[in-house]
Amino acid sequence: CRLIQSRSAVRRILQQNRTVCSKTTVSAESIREKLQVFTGGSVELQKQQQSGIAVLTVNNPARMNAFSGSMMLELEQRVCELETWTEGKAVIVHGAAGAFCSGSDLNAVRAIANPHDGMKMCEFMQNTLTRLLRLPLISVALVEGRALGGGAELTTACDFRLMTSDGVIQFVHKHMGLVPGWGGAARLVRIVGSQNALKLLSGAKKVDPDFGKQIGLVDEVLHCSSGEGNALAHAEQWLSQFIKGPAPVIQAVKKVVISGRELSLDEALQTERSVFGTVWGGPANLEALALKPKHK
Ligand SMILES: CCC(=O)SCCNC(=O)CCNC(=O)[C@H](O)C(C)(C)COP(=O)(O)OP(=O)(O)OC[C@H]1O[C@@H](n2cnc3c(N)ncnc32)[C@H](O)[C@@H]1OP(=O)(O)O
Repeated sequence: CRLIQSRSAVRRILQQNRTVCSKTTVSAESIREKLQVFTGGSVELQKQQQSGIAVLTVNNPARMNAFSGSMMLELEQRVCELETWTEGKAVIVHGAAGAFCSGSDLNAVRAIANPHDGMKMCEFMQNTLTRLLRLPLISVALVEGRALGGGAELTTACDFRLMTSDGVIQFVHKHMGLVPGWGGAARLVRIVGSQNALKLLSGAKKVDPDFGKQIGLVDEVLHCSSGEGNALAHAEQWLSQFIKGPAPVIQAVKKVVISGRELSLDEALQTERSVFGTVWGGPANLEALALKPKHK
């Protein structure tokens, strides 16, 4: 009986993304049609097979990398591609031309500024960003320049946030008469606690690298400026400490952390046992045993 429960918990956490995906497909069809009308920019994905690192680029520099409707749809496609990348270990999310992302494209927003479409757009983006956060890859938001509004929310859908020395994260929603709707508030509370989240949202406070580190929103400050072109290399260097070893082991690590973060303790323990079963006696485990390592 316990084995059946354990298997169903694992199936649940591993299939969560697909479930979310199919729910989105049914309920978000009408908003897809509206979003695809608002074109401009692109979301690009480059998978580096050798390092196991993918780079996801939010690319709309003429609008400070704001998300047009078509870019929202493209983001979902890119996340789908990453979900099936079995050789992958990590993904870096960044913006083109030295800016992170200025949120949703205000031109598209104006055209769907009614509660029904707003809620559908939020549902669509919440699903995509939840799937991004649940990828079995270690995800990093590289914040060069500004991450505003939905851009700030996007940073919270990654496991880690790195910032260049001139980076800023700002939940400007209150200034727009809004609250976050892409899941950014729920995730922010879990990252920095409810006191800090309340301060950041109600004050629309600018988070610079020092303040970000102080409240735990920023994991590392990279000593380079945005637009210099080497921030990506710095981010890859920072990531390298966490992705040594084979992809199945890195992905297993991420899966046990996701289950610990999202499931009840009992369910997380069951999932952990099952994920353990996928690596125990596996090639990396047998190789390590043969080497008789000393962890000095
Ligand atoms: C989910 C909820 C949301 O995301 S609501 C959207 C929240 N975001 C915003 O309100 C951002 C508004 N924009 C700004 O505050 C400024 O443009 C920022 C990003 C600070 C950049 O300032 P600055 O360096 O002076 O450049 P700029 O204003 O001249 O902008 C360059 C061009 O980019 C455009 N732009 C910028 N952000 C957006 C956006 N979110 N949607 C659409 N367009 C945007 C500006 O309009 C400007 O375009 P143009 O050169 O005037 O044609």
